[in-house]
Amino acid sequence: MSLGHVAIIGFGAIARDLIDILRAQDTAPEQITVLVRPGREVEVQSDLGTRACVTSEIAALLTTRPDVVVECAGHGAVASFGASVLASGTDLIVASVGALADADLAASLEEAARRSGAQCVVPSGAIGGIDALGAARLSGLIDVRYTGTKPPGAWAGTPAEEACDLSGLTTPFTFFEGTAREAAQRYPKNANVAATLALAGLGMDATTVHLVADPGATENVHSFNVTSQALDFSMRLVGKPSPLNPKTSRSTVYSIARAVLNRRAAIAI
Ligand SMILES: NC(=O)C1=CN([C@@H]2O[C@H](COP(=O)(O)OP(=O)(O)OC[C@H]3O[C@@H](n4cnc5c(N)ncnc54)[C@H](OP(=O)(O)O)[C@@H]3O)[C@@H](O)[C@H]2O)C=CC1
Ligand SMILES: O=C([O-])CC(=O)C(=O)O
Repeated sequence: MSLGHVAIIGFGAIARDLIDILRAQDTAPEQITVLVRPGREVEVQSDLGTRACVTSEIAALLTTRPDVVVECAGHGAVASFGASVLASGTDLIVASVGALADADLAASLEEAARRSGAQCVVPSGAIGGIDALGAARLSGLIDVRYTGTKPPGAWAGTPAEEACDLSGLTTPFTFFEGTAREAAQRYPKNANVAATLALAGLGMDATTVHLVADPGATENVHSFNVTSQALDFSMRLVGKPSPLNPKTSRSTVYSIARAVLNRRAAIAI
């Protein structure tokens, strides 16, 4: 069965790969629409050719009744469009999970989804183990600790630059220790996974986060430890950086694609 009409917000590293991955499936969407910023329609449409339609109007997009909207644009896009998508009765898959660290925004998404019956879906993104964490939560979680380590260049343009000289580092440097809420809000392009762990686990304020710039690293390493009443486990995921955006691990788009594909899978796993 076809994936129907898939709408994608953003046209960056994740969105570009997502279009190619979905189009390569047996169940490829009949239609893909990409929402871009006003003024970018012509350029992006010419890049996409016949692979997808482009719009910059969320209202116009929603009147075409997409089966699902996939946000791959950033926290601002979740804030601008998330509630309208859900209020229209359309399911929303969010890459920029850290936007939910804003409690008012999270409440508005939840309210819109409850009223319309649509779902806001959080894929595991660059990490994994969310199934085990969510199950362990039901038994009673005791502690969840996450450490995100990336090469210094992946932290360029973030507050890490104020904590250290990124280009002069010779050993790994932990520039942030705090909660998942603080991490997601201060590092919106790098710490969405901390918010994902928090949502599945102990919450934004009780999930402990360390962020590290490592001059010896070439990959994005996500490590976390979970202690619960039923299960203790540790995971270490080594993500290859996206060639289009070193802040983003390539695993992210495959997790999002899986969330889209599972919507129409006869056996969803
Ligand atoms: N859950 C997870 O594990 C992960 C989540 N992420 C999230 O995914 C987001 C996207 O990642 P990635 O694709 O690598 O980022 P990119 O920077 O490569 O692409 C983002 C794209 O979205 C566009 N965009 C931003 N805001 C809007 C808007 N309001 N309306 C329309 N388009 C918009 C940007 O356009 P322009 O260039 O004009 O701003 C750009 O084309 C990240 O910002 C992060 O929040 C990323 C990695 C992992
Ligand atoms: O892609 C990654 O490695 C993780 C990331 O950027 C994020 O969580 O925002």
